[in-house]
Amino acid sequence: GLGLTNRKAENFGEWYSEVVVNGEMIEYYDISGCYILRPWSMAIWEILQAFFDPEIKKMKIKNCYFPVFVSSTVLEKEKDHIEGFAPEVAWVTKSGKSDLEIPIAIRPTSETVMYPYYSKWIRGHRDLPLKLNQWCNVVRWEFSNPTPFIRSREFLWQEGHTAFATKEEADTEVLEILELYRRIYEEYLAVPVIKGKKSELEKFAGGLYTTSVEAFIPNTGRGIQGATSHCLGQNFAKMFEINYENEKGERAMVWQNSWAYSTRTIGVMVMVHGDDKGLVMPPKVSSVQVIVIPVPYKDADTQGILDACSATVDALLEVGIRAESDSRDNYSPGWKYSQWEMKGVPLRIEIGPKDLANKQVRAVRRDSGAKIDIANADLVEEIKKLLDNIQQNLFDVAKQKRDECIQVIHTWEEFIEALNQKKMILAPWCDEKEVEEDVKARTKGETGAAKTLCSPFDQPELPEGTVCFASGKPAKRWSYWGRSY
Ligand SMILES: O=C1CCCN[C@@H]1CCCn1cnc2cc(F)c(Cl)cc2c1=O
Ligand SMILES: [Mg+2]
Repeated sequence: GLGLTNRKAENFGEWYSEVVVNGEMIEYYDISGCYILRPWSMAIWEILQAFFDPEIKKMKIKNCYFPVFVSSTVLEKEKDHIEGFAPEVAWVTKSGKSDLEIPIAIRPTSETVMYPYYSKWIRGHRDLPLKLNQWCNVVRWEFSNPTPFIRSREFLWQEGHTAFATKEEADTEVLEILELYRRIYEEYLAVPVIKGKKSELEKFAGGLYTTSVEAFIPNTGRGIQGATSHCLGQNFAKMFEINYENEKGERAMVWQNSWAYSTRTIGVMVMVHGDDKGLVMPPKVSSVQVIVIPVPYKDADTQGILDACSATVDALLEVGIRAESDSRDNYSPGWKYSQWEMKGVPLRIEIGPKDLANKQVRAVRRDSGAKIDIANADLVEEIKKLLDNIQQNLFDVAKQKRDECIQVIHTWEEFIEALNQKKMILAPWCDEKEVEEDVKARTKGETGAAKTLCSPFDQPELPEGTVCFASGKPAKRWSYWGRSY
């Protein structure tokens, strides 16, 4: 029968796997760590892309497509760049029965694929800024527990790679892109995130600094990096000789950024909003926003009810609301209610004989379960309001839950206590790499070590004399800490 066998609050991991499958987002694949994205989740990816792509086009960023294959000579050009990542690189070693001369890697990210051509294309200052993006898949043969959307061996993302004449231009773009990532989470997925800077230990080692939007999963008490926007400085320009003749005729290296969000966004949304009846879809990203269900009664005017359903759907489609009717005659209304609740459709409309007679419909909210009778004449306006209200309510509830998980601490004892209470910890920190390494070592356990999530741009007051919770040295900034995905 329908319904989940796992409860979100009891066994989160199993609940999550069941919800993404029963909600028809994911089908498990016979290769571990790989998943099939079914239409219900692919539609979310397309809706997010339909927001993000025009926004980067406004920023004069152009889409392109580079090959998925990287020769080992190119990939291993910079030992330090891939050192540490080497175990997760997937290689093509044969074609048919014969071995390849040079092994070919499948891109885990595209710096080494793209930057030799940036070097070729950027000659003079008129070639700058060069701003390219690609929508593609990447492969990382991870071994830690694979999780649909959150950690898979292949995933979809966009990767932006930009080059500028000045650091100022790069710094500005890093934050413009980060704001788009915040909007993806907060305005579309209804998930609150924190903007901040990664620590020296957690940043992209090949870059100058890393900014990110950080989400939090209350049920597991783990932070999760939602998306990332790096300033690479001139490190890759040096590595790949991406330089140009500036306006004074001098040789100068470019300043670069790279930034990405991936299908991980979908998993975060499921984890935050899902409940024990299944998915809960924010209206903005749901491919079906309103499902209309006929509730025939014995010999009552069944055709009249079906006509009212299709008229209701047409009226909603007319104003751009994504509505469908479920007039399958082999399922009962009750069965349909739980199926569409499992898929998380934000609003259900029921039309039975009484509704028909009263020229009204009955709307039921997926987030609160509230039932609302709406006169046909008010249908479009009321449904629009309800969808906006559901979108806002999902965000408000998620933000309130996330804020309840935030714990401000000042001492090591308070830190450990908060960590054991699955909190997102805000602590004064000396910002020294060795101290972060020490905290990781001291908190290592089966549920994973604590690490910095980010240092929020929005810094609380740091009174003179405040000391670091871990080292006792003078605190330099507030940082969020926690276990993470
Ligand atoms: O996060 C982004 C935004 C989009 C472009 N890339 C950067 C950095 C990616 C880091 N990273 C992440 N994972 C990697 C895995 C690998 F196997 C290898 Cl060889 C390299 C990397 C690697 O450099
Ligand atoms: Mg990784």
